[in-house]
Amino acid sequence: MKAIDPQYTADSKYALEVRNVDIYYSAFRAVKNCSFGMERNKITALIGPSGCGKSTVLRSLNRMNDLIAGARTEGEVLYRGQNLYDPDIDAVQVRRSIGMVFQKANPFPKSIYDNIAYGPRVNGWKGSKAEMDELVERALRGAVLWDEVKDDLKKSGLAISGGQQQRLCIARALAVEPEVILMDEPCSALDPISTLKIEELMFELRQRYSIVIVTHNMQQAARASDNTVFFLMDKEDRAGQIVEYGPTEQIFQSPKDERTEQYISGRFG
Ligand SMILES: Nc1ncnc2c1ncn2[C@@H]1O[C@H](COP(=O)(O)OP(=O)(O)OP(=O)(O)O)[C@@H](O)[C@H]1O
Repeated sequence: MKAIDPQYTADSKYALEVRNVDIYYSAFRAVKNCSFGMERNKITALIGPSGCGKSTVLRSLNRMNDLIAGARTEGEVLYRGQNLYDPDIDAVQVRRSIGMVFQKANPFPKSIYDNIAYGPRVNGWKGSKAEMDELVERALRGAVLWDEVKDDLKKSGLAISGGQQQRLCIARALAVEPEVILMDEPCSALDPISTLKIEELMFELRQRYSIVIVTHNMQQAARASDNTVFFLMDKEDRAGQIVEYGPTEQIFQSPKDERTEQYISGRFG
């Protein structure tokens, strides 16, 4: 297995770049002709109506689709100068560098502390207990959860609020020190206050990580992303494709394609 080069110094402005990607579920082509770049230290939002392939594209960015029987990706996803789909790339290592947070918070049925420590331990953590304590604190601080749970680290990760659970999942993703964080509708199960907290957190995280988020929520995409990619399903073959992408402000204020304008003004989808 080829390791992703840790010494690679990127000259690309993109943390990840999708080139001519088609994604199939068995014989069905769910996404076609997809090409776009995700800028470093920016938040890229993937938007579009239900079924247009946003989650499928997101999962292709860290080879999560490999876990779905029958799923196949054609084309290139470039990360650190390498195509993640080259046959000799280790998908497990890819998922370590490109972490993921899901729609529904999914803490392990373990203590808050062990939720965070889990990833580093699985990766062969060799440090001391004090160093692990530091790592746990750093990850929880990174996810702006530390102050709320610092006296309850032994409490179950399932015994905190939904918004806190989602931040715990973000902290868990941070603990393995990824470079990119993928978020699949991370706020869809949260109340407006918890949603705002996650959005504020995304702005904080952007300083150190590159973020890609799938969202159904137009306001969220408009206020909480730097760049936006708009997908739509081709009526003929039902494959999702990109209609338009660019800086979020431009997509929302002066879209070039009429279909984008219709979608963001709520006229379909
Ligand atoms: N595991 C799967 N097996 C087969 N087909 C799938 C699978 N997951 C998604 N699809 C199909 O791929 C297409 C794109 O689905 P996807 O979930 O990526 O869209 P989406 O834009 O994220 O939708 P939503 O906003 O509803 O989550 C749809 O036609 C869907 O039915």
